[in-house]
Parts: sequence; C-alpha cells; structure tokens
Amino acid sequence: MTELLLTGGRVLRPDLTVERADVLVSQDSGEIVAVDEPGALDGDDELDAESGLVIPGLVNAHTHVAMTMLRGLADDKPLDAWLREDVWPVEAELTPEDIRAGAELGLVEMIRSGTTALSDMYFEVEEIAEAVDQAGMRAVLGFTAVTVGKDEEGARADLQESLDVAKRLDGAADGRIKTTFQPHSLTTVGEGYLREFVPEAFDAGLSMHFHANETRDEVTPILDERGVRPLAYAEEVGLLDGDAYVAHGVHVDESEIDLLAETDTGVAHCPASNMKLASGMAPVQDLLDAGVTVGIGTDGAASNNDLDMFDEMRDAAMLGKLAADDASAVDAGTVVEMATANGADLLGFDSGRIEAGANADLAVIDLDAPHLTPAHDLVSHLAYAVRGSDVRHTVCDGEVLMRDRTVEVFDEAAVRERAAERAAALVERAED
Ligand SMILES: CSC[C@H]1O[C@@H](n2cnc3c(O)ncnc32)[C@H](O)[C@@H]1O
Ligand SMILES: [Zn+2]
Repeated sequence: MTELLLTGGRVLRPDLTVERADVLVSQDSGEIVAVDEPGALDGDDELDAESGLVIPGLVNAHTHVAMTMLRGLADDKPLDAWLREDVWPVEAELTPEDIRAGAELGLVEMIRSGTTALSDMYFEVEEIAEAVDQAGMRAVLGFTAVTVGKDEEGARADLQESLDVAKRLDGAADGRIKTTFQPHSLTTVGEGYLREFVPEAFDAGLSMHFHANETRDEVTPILDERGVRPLAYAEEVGLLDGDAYVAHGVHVDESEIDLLAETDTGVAHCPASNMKLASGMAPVQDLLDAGVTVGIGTDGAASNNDLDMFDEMRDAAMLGKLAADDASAVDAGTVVEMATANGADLLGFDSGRIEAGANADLAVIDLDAPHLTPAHDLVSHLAYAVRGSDVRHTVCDGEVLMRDRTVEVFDEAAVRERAAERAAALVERAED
C-alpha cells in the first residue's frame, strides 16, 4: 500500500475549524486514511505543508473547459449577442484537436489554482475525457444538445448524442468521470425534443445539467408563450424528476426557489460570468435559506476570463451581498462550503471534505505571503484574500497533480504552446 503524507501544516476540517494536523492518504484507494496530530502518521512519500493550509480540492460546478481557446476573444457583450455574434461562429470552426488543446490548457489552469473536480458542458467529449484522465482529475462530462437552427434530423442527432455520450463515458478514468444528459437550455432546445428525450435519459438513470434562468431574455419568452416560469416548464418536461442541477439560476422567483428545494435540484452559481455578461444577480442567500444546494462555477474562460475558483469565491460573496442588500449574506464560510462540499454534492463525488474515508482530493495553500498576513481567520482568507497562485500542491484521488507549483501530469509549456498556436489558427479560420 502506497501512502502519501501531507505534513507540517494546518488543516481545514469539515466544520470549517482549522487545526494543526497531518493528513495521510492512500494512493491505492485514493482516499484519506487519517487526519492526526503533527508527527503521529508516517507515509511512503511526503508533501511539505509547512506554513500551509490543507483544504479540500475545489469543485468547479459549471464550466466549458475547452473555451480557454476563446479567452479574450469576445468581451463586453450581453449573453445572446456574445453567443450568436462571437462565440458560436468561432466554435463552429473548432476541431477535436482544438478542443483537446483547450481542455488541457484549462485543466492545467485549474490544477494550478487548486481545483480537482469540474462539471463540464461541451462537444467532442471523448477528447475532454482523455484530457481529464491524463490530468488525474474528477469530472462530470456531457455532450450539450442545441436544437435551434437545426433541422429535425440534426436536432434529434444532437439529443441522441447527449444520451449516448452520457451512457458511454459514465465511469471512465477508473470512475473519476461521471456524466450528465445536457440540453443546452430551456430556450435553445425545442419542447418536443425535451418531452421525447428527457424521460429516456431519466429511465437510463442519467443526471441532468442545463443552463436555466440565466438572463431575463430566457424567462420572458417562456412566460409569454406558456404562462409558466421556466423552472415550472422544466418540471413539466421531466427535467427535475431525477438528479439535476441548473447552471446560473439568476432570474428565479420565490415559486422557482421553492420548486428547486422541493425537487432537490441544485444550482451552479457563476458570479463572474453573470457580472461580465450583465446577466444579473442570483439570489444566492435566498436559495441557500430555502435549502437549495448551491455550488460555484467559473463558466467558460470566454465569459470570466479565468478558471480560478478563489476569484469565484470572492465574487460569489461580494455579489451575494449586493443581491441581498445585506453585508452578512453569503459569508466567507458559506462560499468555502459552496466551492467544496456543495460542489462535490452536486457532482456526486465523495469529496469536498477532509475526513478519513473521503476522496483524497486536496490542495495546499501557501500562507507565507504579504496578502495573507496576519492570519486572524483562515476561512476569511480563503474567501477573500487567497489567489489561485498561492496553491503549492494539488492532489486528486491520492495522486500528486502539482508539487511545489510544478504540474506533474502535463508538460505545461507544451500545453500552453499548442493551445496558443491552435487558438491563433482557429481565429484565422473563423475570420475567413
Ligand atoms: C455546446 S456546449 C455549451 C455551449 O454553451 C455555450 N455557453 C458558454 N457559456 C454560456 C452561458 O453562460 N450561457 C449559455 N451558453 C453558454 C458555449 O459557448 C457552447 O456553445
Ligand atoms: Zn455555461
């Protein structure tokens, strides 16, 4: 049995207390074996956590990881124009190799900033799955179906592909990959298709992940045409019958918050994307108060523009206070839980907490920095002051993904070079 000891540091416990402790993980089972007082445990290999804080690896609950290829290409527009004028024309030119390159780049960025699990929506999912496998991370993946602008055959093919991919890839990468059925949103997939394919996905035991209530423009047409709010419509077509989580959930009213709670449907809150596209402010504190599980996602790098979950925690806290008009709303401990335990809960992984028996998905933060001094309250630091670049080591499934800021699972320079070259060629093709 090979065991890795994270030694000399402080540890964030599930109740958000911090104690001086060592953490022993099994590289065979990929689980945390023990958390004990300094010096009490021995491992075959060690990670130095001196002057550091060991935290659960962060969970990015909604992203499009390969969209790193579009980073900085389409800024300063609202969602609909951003997608139709800028993003979709470039995405139409993406090759499987581009998506692989963009995914690898995004995963390297995530590892460098302490993220160990992600929930992704995109296409060419096999490429993304191979990149996740190589990264050693956990992921929930899926093929995203869009039917607007497609003929019957194309639309049905998209939904069938979403079903097939979800069935085919579930359990890949030794169980580190799970899948979801993914209609893109309630306005970009036609009702007939939802009514036909959603029950099939439900019968196959698949979880659902879709964009919902992101902008007012997504709410109004559904309300006008059907006389019901979008999430009531989602329930009608069966999308909330099983395990489900929606991305964004910005413009939800009280009835929809209750519906989310009643159906145990989670929300992946994307504060930076919601601010950048001026989509609106999600009522995060109200969602939490109603008992809805809310995780945090970066969304893609074209609407953020990075994949740093520390940025995202800070944004979630700040925006949550503005939305509630209450400085005590969405407090530091809450955002830390959202980015760890809640995210793991949404994705269905036994991660997000440092406890014997949980998945050994961890990050070590280097506290030896001016912006983290003094250290009155380390939970406050995690929410408001730590940056992705403060992460010293990243571990997932007991394996070291980054040691002393060197990524061990990819040749980082080669990944960056390949992505930059491919992104430049992609833009040239799109402009032709
Ligand atoms: C076919 S994969 C997903 C699809 O969604 C697009 N997308 C990226 N960010 C958002 C967002 O915030 N709302 C809706 N759709 C988004 C992405 O570009 C892909 O085309
Ligand atoms: Zn999205």
